Amino acid sequence: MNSIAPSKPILKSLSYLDTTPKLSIPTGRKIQSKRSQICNIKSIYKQESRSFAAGLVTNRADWQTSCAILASNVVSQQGAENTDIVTSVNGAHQTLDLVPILKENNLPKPLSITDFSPAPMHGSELRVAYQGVPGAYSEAAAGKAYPNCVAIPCDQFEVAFQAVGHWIADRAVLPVENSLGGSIHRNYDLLLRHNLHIVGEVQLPVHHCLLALPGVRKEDLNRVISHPQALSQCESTLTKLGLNVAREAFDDTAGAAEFIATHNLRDTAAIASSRAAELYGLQVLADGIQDDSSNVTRFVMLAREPIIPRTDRPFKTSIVFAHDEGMSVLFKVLSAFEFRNISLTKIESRPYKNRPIRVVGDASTGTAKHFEYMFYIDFEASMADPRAQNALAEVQEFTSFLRVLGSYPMDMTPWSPNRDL
Ligand SMILES: O=C(O)C(=O)C[C@]1(C(=O)O)C=C[C@@H](O)C=C1
Repeated sequence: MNSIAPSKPILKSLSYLDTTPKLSIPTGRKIQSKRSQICNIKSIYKQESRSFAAGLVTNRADWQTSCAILASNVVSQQGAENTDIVTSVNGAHQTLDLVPILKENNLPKPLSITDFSPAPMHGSELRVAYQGVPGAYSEAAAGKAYPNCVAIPCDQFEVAFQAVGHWIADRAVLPVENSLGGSIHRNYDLLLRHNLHIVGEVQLPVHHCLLALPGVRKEDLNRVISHPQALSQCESTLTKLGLNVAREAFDDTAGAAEFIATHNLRDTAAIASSRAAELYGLQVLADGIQDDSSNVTRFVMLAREPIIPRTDRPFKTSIVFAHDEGMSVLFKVLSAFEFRNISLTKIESRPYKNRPIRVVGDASTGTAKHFEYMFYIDFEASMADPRAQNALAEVQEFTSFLRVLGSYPMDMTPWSPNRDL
C-alpha cells in the first residue's frame, strides 16, 4: 500500500471552515464535550497553525503538481487480498534509531475539505480514504482491505465519506465497532447521511503501545493523549502501570504521536501503534497495553456503487430502518429474521429526533418525516438469498423507512490475539 498526499501543508481541520453549512461538528470534539475531564490541547495549537496554514493554501495547480505517491510501504504488500498483513503493522519492535526531534518527513498530510474542488489525476491504483494520519490503525485497515491501494489520509470521518462521494477516492475504510470500546457512533450517523454503500468489512486486531520521546520515563509523564477509543481500550492497563495522569482526547492515535514529536512534549505519552513510533521517532515505553489481548476493531469498506450480492460465500447485510411509532416495531423486525433462522451480528440504535428524513412513497412524492430513533442491524445472509429478501419484504411492511446499506462478504480471516504481537 502506498500513501498519497500533497507535499505542502494543507488545512487540517474542518473547524477552520465553520461557515460551510454542510459540515457538522467534528467527531473528536463531540466526544470530548461528553467527556468533560478531557480537554483538547490540540485546539490551542490549531489556533497557531491556522495563521501558519493560511499563507500556504494550495490552489488547483499546486495540488495537482504536488500530489505525490509516496512509496511508504506502510504495510507489507505480500500476499493476496485475504492474507493478514496486519502482522507487519503491529509486529515485533525493532531497535529504533531514536532521534529526539521529528525527522523531516514526507508523510502524507490528511485530506481536508478544502481539497475537494480540484480532482487530482490518478493512475490505475485504487485510492482508499481513511481517517487519521499515517500510522493510524485505520491506515492499516485500509491496507488489509486493499493491499495494493494508495491510502489517502483524511482529517475527519466526514471528509473520508466526501472524498469518495466527490471521486477523490474510490473507497473509504472506516471503523464502526471495537470489541472493547463499542460502536463508533459517528460513522453510523454518517452512513445514513451519505449515499455510499458498504462493500466489505475488515477486522483488525489492535495492539496498542505507550509512546514517548526518547529518554522520557514513565515517571516524567503528566498526560496521556490518544483517540478516545484507544484511551478507553487501555484504561485499566494505564492505571495498573501507575499512570494516574490526565487523559486527553485526540483525533487519531498516530496524530497524537505526531503531535508529541512535533511539539517536543517530554511530559506526554501517546497510545498508538508501533508503526506510529517508527514514523514519528518515538520510543515504546510499554507494549500491548490494551485491556484485552483480543482487542479487535471492525471497519467497513465503502464505495459509490454497491456490489452484486452472491451466495457462494458467507455474506452479511447491513440495514437501517425507522418507524414513526417508536420502538414497538423492533420486536416485529427481529422476529422476521428469527422466523427465517437468520442470525443477527449487530444491533445499534441512534437518536434521530432533530433531523427530518425524506421518505418517498408509492407516488414518488417525498414527505419529510421525523423519527425518534434509527435502528441499524447487521445479519448473516446475502441479499441474493431468498430468506433475506423475504425478511426484508416483511420488515418494509412494518417500518416507515428502510435502507439497505450493503450486502457484502464477511471477513472470515482467522486471527489469534498473539499473532500480531
Ligand atoms: O486513531 C486511530 O488510529 C484510528 O484508526 C481510529 C480508531 C477508532 O476510531 O476506533 C481505530 C481503531 C482503534 O480502535 C482506535 C482508534
